[in-house]
Amino acid sequence: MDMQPAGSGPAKIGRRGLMLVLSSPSGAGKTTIARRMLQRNTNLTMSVSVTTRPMRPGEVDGVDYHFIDRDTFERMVEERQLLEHARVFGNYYGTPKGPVELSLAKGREILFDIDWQGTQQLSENAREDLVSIFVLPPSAKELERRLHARAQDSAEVIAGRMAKASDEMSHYFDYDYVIVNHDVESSVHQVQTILEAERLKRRRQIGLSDFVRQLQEGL
Ligand SMILES: Nc1ncnc2c1ncn2[C@@H]1O[C@H](COP(=O)(O)OP(=O)(O)OP(=O)(O)O)[C@@H](O)[C@H]1O
Ligand SMILES: Nc1nc2c(ncn2[C@@H]2O[C@H](COP(=O)(O)O)[C@@H](O)[C@H]2O)c(=O)[nH]1
Repeated sequence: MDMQPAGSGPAKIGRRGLMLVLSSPSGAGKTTIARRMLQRNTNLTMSVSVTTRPMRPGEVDGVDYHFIDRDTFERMVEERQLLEHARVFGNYYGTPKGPVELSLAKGREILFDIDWQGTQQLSENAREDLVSIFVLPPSAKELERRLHARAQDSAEVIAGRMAKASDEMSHYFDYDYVIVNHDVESSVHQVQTILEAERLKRRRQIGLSDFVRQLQEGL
């Protein structure tokens, strides 16, 4: 982070990177919100997970996920290449450690679309850097409508995800923030507001004490 040596000009305030997590029952809209946040925030990078689930129509390997087989997943777990991992809806998912560490070291902000199990694991290892948001659907009926409207999963997969929605939602309690995704525009605005407030947390502002000292010296 840019910091000026004493006496060489006004002290600058830098920012420590953070990890912004979105979780929700499947279909509530976190991927949609995440994409919009990435368009609005050039300092925000998406963490691309690995998964053993089959690719959906329109998904791109390396962009939406790194699609891998079970053996590769097991090897990554064994070699501790994953920051967190979980079995979700019968498939395996995990967050590659390398890109996250690289982004954080550069002071970037990282966006995660992961479930409550992954959030719990991240929070055990990086609580200070973590900001977690749980996204609720406006109603059960609307959740089911959205899963069908996405038109990317079979009726069986959708039924399985609806069956797990209640259990998933019970984890809202462990999150820093909860939003109800009525319409995308307002939800993106709410997530943006959270991000901007979290950036101003005292512990995330690097060089603040030098800045205040200079202010005091000028009095
Ligand atoms: N506020 C909203 N109003 C109406 N439709 C929405 C809204 N938010 C998202 N959708 C739609 O709902 C569907 C599911 O959204 P999305 O894929 O973002 O959910 P998700 O929470 O990421 O699901 P998953 O956990 O399965 O990845 C998509 O078709 C998306 O366009
Ligand atoms: N714990 C983790 N959960 C993850 C990760 N990547 C995605 N997910 C969650 O899985 C479900 C299903 O996602 P889908 O793309 O198959 O619909 C959803 O809740 C995601 O948030 C991960 O790396 N770790």
